[in-house]
Formats: sequence, structure tokens, C-alpha cells
Amino acid sequence: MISVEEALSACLTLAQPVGTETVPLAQAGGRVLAAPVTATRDQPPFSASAMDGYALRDMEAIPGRRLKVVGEAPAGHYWQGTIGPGEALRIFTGAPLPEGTDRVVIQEDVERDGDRITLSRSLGSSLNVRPSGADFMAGDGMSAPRRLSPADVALAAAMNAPKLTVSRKPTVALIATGDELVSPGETPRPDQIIASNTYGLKARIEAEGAEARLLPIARDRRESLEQVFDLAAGSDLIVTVGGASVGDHDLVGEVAAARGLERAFYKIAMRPGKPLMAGRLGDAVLLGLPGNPVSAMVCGELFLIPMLHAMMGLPGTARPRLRARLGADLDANGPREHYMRAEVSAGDDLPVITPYGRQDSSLLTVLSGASGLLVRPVDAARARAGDIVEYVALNAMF
Ligand SMILES: Nc1nc2c(c(=O)[nH]1)N[C@H]1C(S)=C(S)[C@@H](COP(=O)(O)OP(=O)(O)OC[C@H]3O[C@@H](n4cnc5c(N)ncnc54)[C@H](O)[C@@H]3O)O[C@H]1N2
Ligand code: MOO
Repeated sequence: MISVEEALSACLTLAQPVGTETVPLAQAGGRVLAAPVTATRDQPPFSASAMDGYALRDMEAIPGRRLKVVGEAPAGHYWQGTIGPGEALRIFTGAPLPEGTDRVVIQEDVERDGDRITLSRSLGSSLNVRPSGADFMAGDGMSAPRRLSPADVALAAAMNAPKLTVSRKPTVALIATGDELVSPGETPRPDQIIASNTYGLKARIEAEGAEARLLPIARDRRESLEQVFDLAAGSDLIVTVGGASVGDHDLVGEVAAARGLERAFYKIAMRPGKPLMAGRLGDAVLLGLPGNPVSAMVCGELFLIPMLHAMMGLPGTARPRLRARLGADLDANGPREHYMRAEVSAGDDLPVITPYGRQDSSLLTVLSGASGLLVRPVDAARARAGDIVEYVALNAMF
């Protein structure tokens, strides 16, 4: 059995970038930018008023001073001409500052009478001017790779980039295996259960910006698994769920091997998730997840998500580890790194993390309620409430 760290490193070696495509800016939110965006002009392209008011010379911004209003500049309209001594221009937020001025006095600080204004007794100190290029200059760029946040999309728009080069969405084929499974909505026999893992994984994969396809459930027969593997053709990543362990009906490894799997590893020192498997299968990568629902979802979080990141050209790294104080005493850990489903709550200096009493890897109710996975290192000694520990946040985006 290899360590979780070694397994992740092998997974990341398998997960290579899937290439790029060009998308309209309006469809780019959440995608991974693959090529930098470069501004073709300064923003703002001119010195602009930051307020509605009157543009004038700063040296004439003297309380009580009377000035003549010689014209008006709404946003989107240059005022042609130069403001001379004793003059001011009515101006609105976003309009170009006219020649000769370097300050805007807000209209609240002005009394207007026909084409005359009188500046009030207390004028703020701000010039209320946005210098040209204050936000960015022509040639400035937005670096890649990065996940495009809403603010990034707005910035790319301001840089006048109508299309962006982004990573292609990796495609993931999800295969549930087992005679005991039926799809949600079907009527199970008394000895069957409902397939759940592939649905949870699909939601998680799509939240990360990849595409997931649910293939028909493969039955515990070689031919059935072969048929479903055939349907996965063309996917970047094939994820099987179940059939990974040592039972007589656990056929995934055998069938994949017969199809030419170059196995990178099988079995890792992790709980839940021991029978994890990964390798290269033709043009695709195969990730074989254990069937227990919590094992599948936890392995999805810790291995599949970093693999998708790497395939989208982002740095492939372990899920971030956060620090918290333990909310309860814990026994020593054994030879497998344990990812305990836990509740994270607010604390004094750090959050407090308390693992649930029931940690069986079949309990989706427990996983669904969990906000973190408390990481218990291999052979960790007993721990006491208040000790500082590490955890992986769950469901942060929901
Ligand atoms: N003798 C041993 N038995 C088991 C070992 C072991 O080391 N020696 N490991 C256990 C561990 S740990 C795990 S994890 C499981 C993983 O086994 P498989 O990957 O072969 O999974 P299955 O046997 O097919 O299923 C396990 C469990 O999960 C249910 N299942 C499977 N697929 C789904 C699905 N898509 N949705 C919902 N539930 C699913 C299945 O019905 C089983 O109850 O092996 C242990 N055994
Ligand atoms: O490794 Mo299994 O995933 O503990 O239930």
C-alpha cells in the first residue's frame, strides 16, 4: 500500500492538460483562463470625473469663490475647449475632465444661480478625479492560468477581450458497477439498493467546471463491464465506482487490465478509500474508486478534483489543509491516514472540529452533514480536545 501523498502524486502524473478552446466572454465565468489577456488601451482612457459636480482648477477651489459655468460634459461626451480662470464646467461621473481643470467639486458643495456657482464654506480635500490609466494601462495583462471569477470576467471585458482562450472542459465518464444497483427512480428488488455515488460525483465534478457523463450501470459480469467501458470511449477520464476490492465479483481491475490498463497503483493507506486504483487506459486516465459511498466521495474530493485541476491547466495540488482545534478526545490512529467526517464550527482563535461518532464508510447522512474531513495521520498518537489538527473543508462552495 502506498501513502495518500504518493497516490496523489501518481494521479497528477497521469492527469495531463486536455488542451484549450476559445469561448465568448459571456460564457467564460468559472472557466480556467489558458492564455493571458492583454489590455489594448488605458482604463480610464482619459482623466475622468469621479463625481457629479463642477470641474475647475484646484487653485480656484476656495470656499466662497464664484465661478462662471461655461458648459456641460455628461459621461461619453468630451467638452471641447479649455476652462479658463474664473470658469467651471458642469460635469457628471465618468465624463472626461476638460482641459485646464484638475479638480471636481461635488454638486452638494456648490450653490448654483443661473450660469454662476458659489463654492460652499467647507470643501472636501478630494480632487474627485480618476487619472487616466488608474485601473490599468495598455499592455497590462491578466495572467493565466486562473479560474475566472466574476471580477476577472468584468476585468477582461474592461480590457475589451470579447473572447477568451480557456482550458477545454475535461470529460469524465462515470461507471457504477454492481448487480445490487438500480438508478434513482427505478423500482429496486428487495435485495437491491439505489446507485448514489456516481450522482454525487457528477455534481462535484460539474461544480469544478468539468463535464460528467453517467454511463449505464455495469453488472458484475465481464461482458457487461466491457460493454460499458466501450461507451466511455472518447472521455478524458474514466471513473469506475465499486468492484475495486478483493471479492469474487470485484472485476474492475481484471477487466481494465485485459483492456491494456497501465496501472500506476492499487490500494492506498487511507481510510476510507483503501482499494483506490489509477492508471492509463489507452488515451484516457482510469480512476477506480471504492464502492462504499463515503469512500467514493472522499476519494473524489482528494484525488479526482486535483486531477481535474491539472487537466484544466491549474496547478495540481492536494486539497488545502486548514487548521482547527479538536472538539473531542481521539484514540490513536492505525496504519491508514484517516479522513474523519466532522463538523466544523466557529472557535476562539481557530475553528473547532469535532468528528462524528459514526464513521462507517456507507453513511451518506453523516457525509451530507459534514463540513470537514479531519485528517488523522498514519499512526497518530491519542489526541486531546483543544489540540491543533488539520482538516479539508467540504462543501465550502455550497
Ligand atoms: N475482505 C475484504 N473486504 C473488503 C475490503 C478488504 O480489504 N478486504 N475492503 C473494504 C473496503 S475498505 C471497501 S472501501 C470496500 C470497497 O469495495 P469495492 O470497491 O469492491 O465496492 P463494492 O464491493 O462494489 O461495494 C461496496 C459497497 O458500496 C456499495 N456501492 C457500490 N457502488 C455503489 C453506488 N454506485 N452507489 C451506492 N452504493 C454503492 C455496494 O452496494 C457495497 O455495499 O470493500 C470492503 N471489503
Ligand atoms: O477503504 Mo474503505 O473505503 O474504508 O470503506
